[in-house]
Amino acid sequence: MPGYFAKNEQHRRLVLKALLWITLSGGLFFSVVNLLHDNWLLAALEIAYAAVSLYLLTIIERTRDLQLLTAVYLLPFFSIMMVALGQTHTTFAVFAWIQSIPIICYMLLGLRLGMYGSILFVGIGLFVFSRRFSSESLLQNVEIIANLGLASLAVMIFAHIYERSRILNERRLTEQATTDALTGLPNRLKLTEVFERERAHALRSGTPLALVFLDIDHFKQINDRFGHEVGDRALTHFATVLAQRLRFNDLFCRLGGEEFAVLLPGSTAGQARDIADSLRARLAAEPLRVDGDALSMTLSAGVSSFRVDGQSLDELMLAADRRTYAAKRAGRNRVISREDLGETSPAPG
Ligand SMILES: Nc1nc2c(ncn2[C@@H]2O[C@H](COP(=O)(O)OP(=O)(O)OP(=O)(O)O)[C@@H](O)[C@H]2O)c(=O)[nH]1
Repeated sequence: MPGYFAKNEQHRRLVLKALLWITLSGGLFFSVVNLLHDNWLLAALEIAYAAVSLYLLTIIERTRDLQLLTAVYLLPFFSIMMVALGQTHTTFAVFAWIQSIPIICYMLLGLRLGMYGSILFVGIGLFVFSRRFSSESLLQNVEIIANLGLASLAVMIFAHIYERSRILNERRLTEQATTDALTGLPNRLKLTEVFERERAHALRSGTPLALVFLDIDHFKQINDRFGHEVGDRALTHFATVLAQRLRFNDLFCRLGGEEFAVLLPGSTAGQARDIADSLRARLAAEPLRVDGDALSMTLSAGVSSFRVDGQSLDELMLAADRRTYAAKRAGRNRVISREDLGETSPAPG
């Protein structure tokens, strides 16, 4: 899930940075200890790994593929742990590092990869450990492995639960931040995000992309006449009626107040104009019921299209907003596009 990983990048970059500092200083310290024990293999591995950590610290801020960097880093990191565990000079205490594997895996690799990484390396760690530190008494061996195995399992379960609830909370917050609380429609922030994706697609595939700006006519009068609560109901009614007409791929959002927008991937300016006009007709045909009376609503809209009016969301919004204003001045309850104002298209290129 590259998109999901990108969202978590900053949080993971920080965790990886902390781990790099720990392995840099730990690597240097333990290489000296291992040299004093004449354990040249482990000392050489630790010095090499400290050097790798130092190098990664210099490139971590500018690396694009953090997930790849993390995987490339963790694989030898855990492998060195296993080698250390298997060495005759090392002590029982090395197992303490095995306990950190699930936390590191879940924090840096996410739920699925975190789980696979934890099971694999904790499993190997337990196996190497049981071969290395087995005693004469079978009961004692079983007791030690059961203790370490259960402790590792507990850390893994806690790390899994923690990462899962972190992901769910993050999704909930993202959802809240990109949704309009009154209508339940996506908001301007979501439009910016989706526009960037659709813009990239339109550039790659050469397909059209259009934007429609929608503004409810004389909305202030509804508030003034019926009160703010009916005004809110009118906004929700507007959102419901228009959403029914749109396709799954279209992004219908509330920009704020009584202003809305629809992003139409794959639609030309002409098609967007027809869609906007059918939205206008549908709204006019479906009044809001207020105490048994029908409250008619109309809208004014402006259409802009990618490439013709510009390449950025700001340029498309500006053009569509200008045409909506023209629709208001021309008497409201209408849709205005570039052609309606007699604006000429810019020369290609
Ligand atoms: N009930 C309600 N009113 C809102 C909300 N947000 C903005 N408004 C009101 O929307 C009204 C917008 O008024 P104007 O900008 O004058 O626009 P208008 O009355 O629709 O006039 P035209 O756009 O020129 O047709 C203001 O009275 C705002 O207070 C909201 O969330 N709920």
